[in-house]
Amino acid sequence: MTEVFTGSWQMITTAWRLDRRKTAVSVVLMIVGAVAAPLLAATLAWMTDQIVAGRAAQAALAGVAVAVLAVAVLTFEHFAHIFYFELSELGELDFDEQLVAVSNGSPGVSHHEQAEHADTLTVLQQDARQFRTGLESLLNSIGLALAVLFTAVLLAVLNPILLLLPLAAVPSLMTGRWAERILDRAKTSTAESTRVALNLFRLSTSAGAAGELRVFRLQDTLRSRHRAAWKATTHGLWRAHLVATWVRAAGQICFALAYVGAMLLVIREAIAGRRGVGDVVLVIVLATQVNQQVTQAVTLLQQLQRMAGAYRRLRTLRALVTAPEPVPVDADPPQGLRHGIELDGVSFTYPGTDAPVLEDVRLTLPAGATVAVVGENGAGKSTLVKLLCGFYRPSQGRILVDGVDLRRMPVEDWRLRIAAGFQDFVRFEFQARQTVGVGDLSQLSSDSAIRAALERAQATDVLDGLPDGLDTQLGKSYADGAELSGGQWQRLALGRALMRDTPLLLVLDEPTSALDPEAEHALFERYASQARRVADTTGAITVLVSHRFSTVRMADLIIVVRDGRVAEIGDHATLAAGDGLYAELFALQAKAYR
Ligand SMILES: Nc1ncnc2c1ncn2[C@@H]1O[C@H](COP(=O)(O)OP(=O)(O)OP(=O)(O)O)[C@@H](O)[C@H]1O
Repeated sequence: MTEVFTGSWQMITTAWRLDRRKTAVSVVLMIVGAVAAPLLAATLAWMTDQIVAGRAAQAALAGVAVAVLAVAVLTFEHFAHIFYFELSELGELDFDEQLVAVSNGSPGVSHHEQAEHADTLTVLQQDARQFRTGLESLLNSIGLALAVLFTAVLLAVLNPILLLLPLAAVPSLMTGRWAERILDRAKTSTAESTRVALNLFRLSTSAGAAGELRVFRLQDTLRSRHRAAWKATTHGLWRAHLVATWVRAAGQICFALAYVGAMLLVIREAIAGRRGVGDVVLVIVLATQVNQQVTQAVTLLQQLQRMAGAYRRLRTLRALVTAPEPVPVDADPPQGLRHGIELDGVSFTYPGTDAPVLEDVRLTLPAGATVAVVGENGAGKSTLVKLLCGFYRPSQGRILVDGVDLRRMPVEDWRLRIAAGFQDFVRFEFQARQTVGVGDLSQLSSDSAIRAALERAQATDVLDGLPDGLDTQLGKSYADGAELSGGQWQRLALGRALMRDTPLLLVLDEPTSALDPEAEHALFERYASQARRVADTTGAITVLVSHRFSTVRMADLIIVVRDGRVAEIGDHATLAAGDGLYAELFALQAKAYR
C-alpha cells in the first residue's frame, strides 16, 4: 500500500511539474464529476419529497439541480479527459526520458547485459505506455475517495446499518474475479487448439502453400482439421462462459439480497412515518452506486499498483546504475601517457554469474604501443576491452593509468580520452556528417575533421559514393535514405572511432570484421604508422582485437588470451618462433591461406 501511495505521489507531482494548470483543472473536474453522483441521489430524494409535499416551486428548483448534476456526472469526466490526455502524453515522454537517462547515464553497461536487469528495462519500456492509464486511475481514485465519503455520510444519516452495504458488494466482487480466472484458465487450456486452428487457417489461405496444397490434394484434410480444432476451442470457451455466468450471478444475488434488505429497512421506517419517500429514493440510487464504487475501487487499485511497480522498477534500476565507486573519485586522466596502462592482478566475473571470465591478469600496455589481443572465441578478449573502457570494474585487482587507479578518475572524463570501434557497431541512421561526427561531439560541425577521420579509416570512397556527400541521409528508415552495405557501414563506424585525434587509448575490437583480410591489413598498416607518429607526442595506446594474424603481426606487442588468462605475450617474431598457442594458430591460418 505504501508503494501505491509513493507511486501515486510521484505521478501527481510529475503531472504538476509538467503542467500545473492542466493538472489542477483535471483534478477539479474529476472530483466534481465523481462527487456529483451521490449528490444527484440526494437531490433526487429532495425533489421526490417536494413533489410528494406538493411544493411545486421547490420541486422545480430541485429538478433543475438534478439536471445540472446529471450533466456533471455524464460529462465532467470527458472534459477532464481533454486536459489530462495531453498531460499523460507529456508524462509518457517524461518517463521515457527518465528511462533513457537511467539506461545511458550510467558509467557501466551491466544493466544491459545481465538478463535480470535487461528484463527490468524491457518491462519498463512497456510500463511507460501505462502512464496514461495510471494518471487516469489516479484522478479517478481522488474523485472516487470523495464520492465514497459523501455516500457513506448520506447512508449513515439515513441509518448507520446501511454502512454495511459496501460489504455486501464484496461477494460480487470476489465472484467477478473468480469468473475472470475461470475464463483465463479456459483461454489457456484452449490456447493450443486456437493456435492450431489459426495456423491451419493461415496455411490454407497463404500464397506460399497454395502449390503444395493442390499437388497433395490437402485442402479437405486441412479444412476438417481446422473445423475440429475450432470446435474444440469454442466448446471449451462456451463451457467456461456458462460457469462464469453462474458464478457472477451468485455474487450479484448476494448483493441483491442486501439491496432488498436495505430497501425494506427504509420502507419500513417510511411506513412508520419516520422516513419520507425521498429517503426510499435515496437508498435505491445510493445502493446501486455503492456496488459500482467497490468494483471501481478494486480496478483502480490494480492499475495504481501497476504504475507504482513501474516507479519502483525505475528506482531500483537507477540505484543499480549509479552505485558509488568503492574508492574516492579524485583524479583526472593525464594529458598524455608516460608509462602506460597496467593491469595489476585483474580478475573479473560478470555480475549474476559464478565463473570468472578473467583471472589474475598481469600485464603492462606500454605508452605509445600498438597492442594486439588474440585468442580463441570466448577467451575473454572483449571483456578485457570492456574493463579498459570502464564499462565494468574489475572484481579483483586494479587497472592503473600511469600508476593511478582508473576507478579514481571520473568515468565520463576517462571516456573523453578514449576512442573505440566495436564489431557490433551502431548504424546511426543520421546524415553522413553526423553518423561519423558523433565520434567527437565537439567537432560535429567540422567537415574537415570528419573528412580527416574518414581518410584515417580509409573510408573516403564510401563518402564519394554518397549522392549528397556528407549531407546524405543514411538508412532504410527514411524514404530518401541511402542504404549502405555492411562493410560500408563498418567503415563509417571506424571513421567515427577515429574522430578523436588525441585519445589516450584507442580500442578497436574487431572493427573491420566485415572487410576482407587484405583491406583490413592495408588499413591497419597505414593506421599503425600514423598511430606511432601520434603516440610520440601523447603516448597513446592502441588496443586491437582481431582474429586475423596478417593484421595482428604488425602490432608492437601481442597478448594471447586463453581461458581468461594471459597465455603468451611478446612480438610476432618471438611468438611465432615459439611452440605456444600463437605459433599454432598462426601456422593454421597461414596454411589455410596457402
Ligand atoms: N554480459 C555477459 N554476462 C555473462 N557472461 C558473459 C557476458 N559477456 C561475455 N560473457 C562470457 O565471457 C566469456 C568471454 O567473452 P568475451 O566476449 O570476452 O570473449 P572473446 O574472447 O571476446 O570472444 P570472441 O572472440 O568470440 O569475441 C564468454 O564465455 C562469454 O560467454
